[in-house]
Amino acid sequence: MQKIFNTLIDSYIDNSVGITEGFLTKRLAAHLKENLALLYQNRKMQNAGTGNEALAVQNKAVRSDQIYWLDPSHNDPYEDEFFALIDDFVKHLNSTCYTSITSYEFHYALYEEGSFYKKHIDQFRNNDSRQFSMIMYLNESWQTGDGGELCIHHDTFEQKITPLNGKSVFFKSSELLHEVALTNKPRMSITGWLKSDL
Ligand SMILES: O=C(O)CCC(=O)C(=O)O
Ligand SMILES: [Fe+2]
Repeated sequence: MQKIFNTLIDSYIDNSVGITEGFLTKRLAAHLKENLALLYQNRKMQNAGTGNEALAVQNKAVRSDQIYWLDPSHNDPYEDEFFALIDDFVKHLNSTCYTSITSYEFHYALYEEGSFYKKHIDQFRNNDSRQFSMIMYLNESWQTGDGGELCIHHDTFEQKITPLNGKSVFFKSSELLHEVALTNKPRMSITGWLKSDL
């Protein structure tokens, strides 16, 4: 696993955006995708970023994905396996890069056909605890024309990342402006943040 952790970290250091295959094993990715599909079917997912009615309307113009937070209290074996993996990654990151990550949060995300997430930065204005953003894609196939790319706006160029199964992305939450292009088919992922609560 250390090799995959290092690929993610090294590509982050070189390109500001770390990308690796195989962070989630195929088996774990398939189980998490199954969890997501069930949550969606059972209408357990919520519109992202909603707090009250007025805010919901406002937010819908910015993002139209649906989310569900992973939580140890679910006692779901695959969420537990996921958290154990993130614990290992955080330990590795803290010991090799002198980061001081103390916690994290992750949610399932589903973008229905026609959904998007407009240009944004992941760190909140009134709370800077989010240090690193991580996204793991759960989509078996993705063709040109399906849309739904993660577009990262670097100073001098735009980087487009297709949300293909097995791909994990890692970048600094306070810096990179990014957006999810309108997707032409359902798009599934797990997204989260490594946090420093010091
Ligand atoms: O799903 C993605 O590619 C990015 C999602 C994102 O930017 C977010 O949830 O903050
Ligand atoms: Fe984001």
